Amino acid sequence: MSKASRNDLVLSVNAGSSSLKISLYKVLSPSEYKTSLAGPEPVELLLTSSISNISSPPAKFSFKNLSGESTGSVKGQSINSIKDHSSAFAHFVEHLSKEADIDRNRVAHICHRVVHGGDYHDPVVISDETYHHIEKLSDLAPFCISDLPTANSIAFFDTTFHRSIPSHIASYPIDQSVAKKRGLKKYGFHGLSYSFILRAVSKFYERPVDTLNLIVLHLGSGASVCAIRNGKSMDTSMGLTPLNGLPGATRSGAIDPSLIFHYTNKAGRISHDPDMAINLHVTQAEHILNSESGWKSLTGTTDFAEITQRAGEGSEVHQMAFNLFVDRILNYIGSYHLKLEGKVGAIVFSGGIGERSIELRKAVSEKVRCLGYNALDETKNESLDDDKAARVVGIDVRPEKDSGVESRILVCRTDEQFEMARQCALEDKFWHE
Ligand SMILES: Nc1ncnc2c1ncn2[C@@H]1O[C@H](COP(=O)(O)OP(=O)(O)O)[C@@H](O)[C@H]1O
Ligand SMILES: CC(=O)OP(=O)(O)O
Ligand SMILES: [Mg+2]
Repeated sequence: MSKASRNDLVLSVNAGSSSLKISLYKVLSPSEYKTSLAGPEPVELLLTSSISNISSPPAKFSFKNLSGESTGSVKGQSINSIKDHSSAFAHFVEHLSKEADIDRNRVAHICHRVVHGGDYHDPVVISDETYHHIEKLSDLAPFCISDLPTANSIAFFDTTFHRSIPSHIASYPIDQSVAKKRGLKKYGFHGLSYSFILRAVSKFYERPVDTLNLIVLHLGSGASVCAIRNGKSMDTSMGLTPLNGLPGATRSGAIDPSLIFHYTNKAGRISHDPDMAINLHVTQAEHILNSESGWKSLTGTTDFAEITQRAGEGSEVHQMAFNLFVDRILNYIGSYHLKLEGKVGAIVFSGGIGERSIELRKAVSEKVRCLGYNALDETKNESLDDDKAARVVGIDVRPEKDSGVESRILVCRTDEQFEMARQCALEDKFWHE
């Protein structure tokens, strides 16, 4: 298959616990783009769609067409027929043909964000042979394959970016024969996001990726931090599973592991987790700590914007949740700053909360000043929403003698779907059989 043929579209699918983000890209031929550091990218966004509230219906469907090929946009429409990820995907495909007038046969590849890659590193074409290895992790793939039968499904892993973590950091201090047999080590997650952010910051600084040391905060419903040294992940806050590290919408994050046995005496029992995107059978312990903790358990809402607003209105529980998040974030910034020997190009905020919470960026930025970071430029911090066009924005006050690349505070609008489409477009083996 050649990139110049009619099968020139790539669809990126990012299934979250209760959301589905889908973007459609046109793959450009090498003559249409340059691969220079600051050059244009090999894919062009045609449309995006997001379906949220899948586990608490009615689901909300949004669709935005950006291409000149046709027009159309739907904003947050409630759709009763969407009950799960597969019906959400089917709704999207229907929309693709009807409203956007795009022939589904033009889709050459569907890129799936698979959270846990296990021992896989490189993207894998999902076939009968590989499917059983990742079936637990991408329940949606079979539906995509049946809805778009002419397209290949390719799994991209969140864990890949972290394979550079040194073994003394990735290992747990437990019996190593058990650890090896069962693969018990730190894998780390949000890797597609970190890859995207690293490249975006490299463009912003006009410096090669391998010269950058960064502390990146991916703060969404699931939240993690990554220490990047010379363009490679050296540590990250999530571990064997996404449960470790920072709290999230419904995750506890790091706790004393013994806590769960004091919380319930049924910790080891199998629980059917209705909230998971994928119907995995997990223990009660995992269900409680992944799905019944975090912001939901502290405040009753998973919406961090609401938590911040209520904290501002004087609610103590909301203020406690906000302060707790800042505290846990500082745990990682402090230790990663030290691991990077104080040579940090930037702290980068990203993810739904990092990109949108003025208050959280302000609270964290004030605390890191003692490490040599500049003061926050309040106007820039508050006007970020108006600056949608920029991928990376500096929100700190620039010193007079500006070294340009040290200790800055940045915000990056991350894009995991784009990262997959880009990697797919650049991988020759997917285009030449
Ligand atoms: N204005 C805002 N202020 C603070 N947090 C926000 C705001 N808007 C959205 N969020 C948070 O962003 C989260 C979604 O982030 P996102 O990165 O899309 O998450 P995920 O991909 O993990 O589902 C929501 O759960 C919400 O708490
Ligand atoms: C790994 C993880 O938490 O993913 P997400 O933030 O998309 O839920
Ligand atoms: Mg996410």
